[in-house]
Amino acid sequence: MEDSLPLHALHVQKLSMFINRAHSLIHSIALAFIIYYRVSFLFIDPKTRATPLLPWLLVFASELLLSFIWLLGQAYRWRPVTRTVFPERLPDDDKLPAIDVFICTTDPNKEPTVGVMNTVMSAMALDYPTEKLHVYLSDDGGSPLTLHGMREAWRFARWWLPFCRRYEITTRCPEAYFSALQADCGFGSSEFMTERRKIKERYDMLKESIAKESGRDPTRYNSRNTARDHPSVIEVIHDESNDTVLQVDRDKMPLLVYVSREKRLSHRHHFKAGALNVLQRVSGLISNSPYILALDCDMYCNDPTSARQAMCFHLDSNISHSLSFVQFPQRFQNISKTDIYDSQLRSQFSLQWHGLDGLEGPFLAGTGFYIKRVSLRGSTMQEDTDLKELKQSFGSSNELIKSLRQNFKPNAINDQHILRQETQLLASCTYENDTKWGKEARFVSLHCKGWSSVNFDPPRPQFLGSGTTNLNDVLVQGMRWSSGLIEFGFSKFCPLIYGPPRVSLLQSMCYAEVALFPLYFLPLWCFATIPQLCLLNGVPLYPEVSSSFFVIYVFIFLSALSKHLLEVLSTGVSFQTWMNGQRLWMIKSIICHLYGSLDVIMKKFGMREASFLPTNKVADDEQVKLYQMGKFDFQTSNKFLVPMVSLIILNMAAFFGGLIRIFFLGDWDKMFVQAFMSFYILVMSFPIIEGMTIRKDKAGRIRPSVTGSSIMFSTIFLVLGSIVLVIK
Ligand SMILES: O=c1ccn([C@@H]2O[C@H](COP(=O)(O)OP(=O)(O)O[C@H]3O[C@H](CO)[C@@H](O)[C@H](O)[C@H]3O)[C@@H](O)[C@H]2O)c(=O)[nH]1
Ligand SMILES: [Mn+2]
Repeated sequence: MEDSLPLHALHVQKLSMFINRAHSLIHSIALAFIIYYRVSFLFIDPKTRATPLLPWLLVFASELLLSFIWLLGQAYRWRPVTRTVFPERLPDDDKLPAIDVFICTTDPNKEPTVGVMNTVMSAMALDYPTEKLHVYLSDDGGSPLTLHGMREAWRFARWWLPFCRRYEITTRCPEAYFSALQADCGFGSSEFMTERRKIKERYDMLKESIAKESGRDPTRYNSRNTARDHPSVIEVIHDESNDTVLQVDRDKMPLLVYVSREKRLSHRHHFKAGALNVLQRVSGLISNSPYILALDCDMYCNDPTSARQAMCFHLDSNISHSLSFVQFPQRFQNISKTDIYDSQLRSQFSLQWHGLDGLEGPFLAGTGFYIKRVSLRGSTMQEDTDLKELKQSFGSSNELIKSLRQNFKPNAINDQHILRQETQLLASCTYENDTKWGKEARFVSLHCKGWSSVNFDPPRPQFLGSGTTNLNDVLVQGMRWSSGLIEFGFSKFCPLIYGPPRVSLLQSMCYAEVALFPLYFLPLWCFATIPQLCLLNGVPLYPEVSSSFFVIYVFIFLSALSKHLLEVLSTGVSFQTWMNGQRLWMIKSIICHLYGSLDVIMKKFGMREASFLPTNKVADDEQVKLYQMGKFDFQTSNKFLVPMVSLIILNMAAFFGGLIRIFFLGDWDKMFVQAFMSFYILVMSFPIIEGMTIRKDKAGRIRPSVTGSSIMFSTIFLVLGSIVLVIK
C-alpha cells in the first residue's frame, strides 16, 4: 500500500477490563465457598442431617450449572475493545472491490412488501461506486407481489438515488427519511424543497402501486402452497418505462436481481441458510463480487457509509489475509424507551461482541455483516484441484466452477438464455444433493478454520431492523434461537470439544456460552420450585441468617446483580430497562429455553420437523399502543402461559406459607432465604400477576381458564413433591 496511514484503530477498554477481571476473581472465590458449603453437607452423618438429600443435590447441581455458565461468560469480559475507522484514507473509488448485497425475505404477509423494498432501496443507495454494487433479493415466498415490488423499487430508485447523492442525504431508506420529523440536510433551498416534494409523490405512488397489486387478488398471494412449492424465478430488473430521467443518472444504478429459488414439498430447503447458499451461487455467475453484505428483509441501511467503513478493515493489509467478516451490531428502530421485552439484545451487542472482538472476533449475527466471499467456500481451492473434487464440493455447474477461478470477475456469459438456464440450475432444489453445500456448517466454523472477524459499533447505527414488540413474538423467536443453539451445542461441533484445538480457550468459552446458555432453564426451573416446596414443608436448603455462609449468599446475589446493572447502565439506559432485562431473562429461561430444548430432543427422535416461524414485521396499532405504554401483551398460546402462571401460583403459596412459618413457628433464621426467593420471583413477575388479577383489557388479561389450570398443576406438584420429600 502506498498509503502507510492505518485505516482503523483498536482501543482496549482498560477500565472495564480491570473491573471485569477483579470482579470475576472475587466472585469466583465466593462461589468456591458455596461449593464448600454444599459439599461439606454430604459428609454429615445422614441421621443428623436436617435436609433430605434429593432437594439438596438438585439445588447444588443447579448452582453448579449456573456458576459454570457464568464462568464461560467471563471470557467476554476478558478484553473488551472498541474501534474507529478512517474512511477518508481509503483508496480511490476505482480501486475499491465490488460488493454483492444479499437480502432475504420469505412471507409477504408477515414481511410487508413496502418494508422489504425500503431495505432494497436503502442498500441500492449505499455510498459506494454504483457499478460495484449489486443487490440481490431472495424471495422464499415465491410471491409475484414481491417481484412487482422489485420493479417498482427499481423505478423509484432511479429518482431516489440521484436525489440522495445530490443533497447528500444521510438517511437513505425512503420510509425512514420521509417519516423523520427533521429531515436531514435541513430545509434548504427552495429547489431542494420542490425536489423533495416530487420525490415524496413518487414514493407515495410506489406504496399505492404495491397496495393495489396486493389488493387485486388476495388469494393469489396468500396461498401457503405457493410459498412451499414453486419453480425458480430469477430476474435482473430492467428499465422498462420511458420516464424522462437524465441518461447520466440512469447509468448510475446498481444491479438489482430478484431470485426466488425452487421449492418443493418433497425437498428440505433449510430456510434462510438455504436461501443464502442459493444467492451465493447465483451471484457467483452474475456479479461474483469478492465481498458480500447480508441483510434481513427488515434491516435497512440507516447510514450509507457502512460499506466504506467495512472496507477500512477488509483493505487493511495487516489483517485482511485472515479477516473473514466485519459485523455491525443488530439494532432496532421500533424499540420503546424502557424496552419491556428486552428486544434490543443489549448484552449481546453492547457487551459480548465487544469482548469477542478483543479475542478472535465476534460470531456472525446473521445480518449486517460484510463477509469475504472466499471465506465461505470452505475448502481452500488450489489451482490444480481437479474437476471431480470441485464438483463434489460445489455441485455440477461448470459455469459456477469456472466462476470460482475467475478471481472475482463475473463470467462473461453473454447469451442471456444460457445465463438463465444456468442460474435456474443453481437455484433448483436438487442442486445441493450429494455436494458439500450445507454440510460443513461453514458459518459457525469460520474461526476454527483460521478466519478472524471484526466487530464495528459506530455511534450511528448502520443497520436498523424491527425488533419484537409483543410477548408472543419474543417467545417464539427465543424458542427458535434456543433450539438452534442447543442443537449446535450438542452436535459434533460442541465448542468445548471442537473448539480448543482450533481456537483459543477464551474464544471457545464464548462459543460454549452461546451454545449452552439455553441450559439456564434447568437451574431456573429448579430455583423456582424446589426451595418453595421445601419451604412449605419446613425443610431448610440454605444457611441460617446467623451463619457466615449466609453472608456469602447475599454477596453473590448482590455482586451478580450489581455487575449486570453496571453493564446495562453503562450503555446509557435506565434502571427500569435493567429490571426489564432481568425479568425477560427469567421468562425466557423458563419458557423459551425449556421448549427450545424439548424441540431439539423431539427433532432428534424424529417427532418434529425443522421449522422457522418468521417474526411479524407488521405493526398492529393496538399492540404498538400497549407496547409504548410499557404494558405486557399476553395474547400468546397457553403452552407459554400455563407454566409461567403455575410457577407464580406456586411461589405465592410458598411465600404466604413461608410467612406463616416464620411468624408462627419462629423459623425465621432457617427459612429466610427461601421466603426471600419467592418474594423476589413475585416482584420480578409483577406484570404477570397484574395480568392474572387487575387487568381487564383483552390483550392484557390472563384468562381465568389459564389461571385455573395453573392452580391445578401447582397443586399436583405440591402434593406429589411433598410425598417424595416425606419418603426421603
Ligand atoms: O425460510 C425462511 C425463513 C426466514 N427467512 C428470512 O430470514 C430473516 C430472519 O427472519 P426473522 O423472522 O426476521 O427472524 P429474526 O428472529 O428476527 O432474525 C434473527 O434470527 C435469525 C435466526 O433465527 C437470524 O438469521 C437473523 O439474522 C436474526 O436477525 C428474514 O429476512 C426472513 O425473511 C428466509 O429467507 N427464509
Ligand atoms: Mn428479524
